[in-house]
Amino acid sequence: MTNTVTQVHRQTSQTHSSAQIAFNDVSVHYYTKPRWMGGQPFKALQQLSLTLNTQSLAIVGPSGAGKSTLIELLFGLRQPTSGQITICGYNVAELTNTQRVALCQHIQLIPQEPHASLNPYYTVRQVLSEPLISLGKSEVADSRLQQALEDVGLDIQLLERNSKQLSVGQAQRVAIARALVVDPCILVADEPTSSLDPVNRKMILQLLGELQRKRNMKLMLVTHDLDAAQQLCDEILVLDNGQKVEHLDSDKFLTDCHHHTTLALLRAKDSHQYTRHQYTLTHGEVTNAI
Ligand SMILES: Nc1ncnc2c1ncn2[C@@H]1O[C@H](COP(=O)(O)OP(=O)(O)OP(=O)(O)O)[C@@H](O)[C@H]1O
Repeated sequence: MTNTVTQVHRQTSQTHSSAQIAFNDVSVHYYTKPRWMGGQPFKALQQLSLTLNTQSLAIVGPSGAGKSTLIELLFGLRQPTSGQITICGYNVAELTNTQRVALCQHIQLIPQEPHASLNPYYTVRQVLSEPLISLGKSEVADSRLQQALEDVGLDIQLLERNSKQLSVGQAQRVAIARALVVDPCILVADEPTSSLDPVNRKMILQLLGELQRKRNMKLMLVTHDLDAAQQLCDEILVLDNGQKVEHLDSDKFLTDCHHHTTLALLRAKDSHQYTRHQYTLTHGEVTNAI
């Protein structure tokens, strides 16, 4: 790989609307036991191809579909068994550490469990400063931190609060502010409302939609929540058993979807009781074992 950090910056700093994620024929095989102990491979993702070309894409699927595996791949926490992942044209597997840090300026994660993702010994000021310091900024202007808090609807007095003293809703807003502070062009949200009560859930979804429009960011939303997917995203991709089973425009989703996984997700949407176990009972054994 000959690209320098400067080149990563140049390429990823074009316009926010040119930001792109592409999975090309990506498979991930897990081994529950080492191969020498007779461990058999399990296909968590199977030759998955997808692109984030529109402004927003939701990846939905039942438990065990491969959603977390997909996020781990995006952030370099796991390597694909085969296939290629590119972000803004750069092959994630080939980035040097320095290039990876530079790319973090452009793609940020909003986590599922806000409290688990915030250092409990840090104040909100430290939480928000950390990404900027990692990118080499020696001094972080107060105005930047205050702006990030205001953008997510929090009082700037929270800057001195310890992160473990935040409510779950406040902690999720701080996690969003931490993602925004580097002014990314792509946000990846991993079940961003799953730990929230209905009121906070509604407010956080509304906030994400507003921020995405205001900052012209692309959004990849990974979720069980079909309502959130339809509310926030232009396209919805349904994943099951590590495979893409349906990919539709959001506004045609209800009328055009036909795969049994999608229909099961729709049926379960109101009951919130959809589990892999129920799916297996309805549709037979899970079939990713190689
Ligand atoms: N480290 C691992 N070793 C073996 N199998 C794994 C490992 N991690 C995940 N898996 C399996 O891979 C499949 C996909 O898991 P993944 O966590 O990506 O699904 P998910 O869609 O995020 O599920 P959930 O919505 O329940 O979080 C599951 O069947 C899971 O049991």
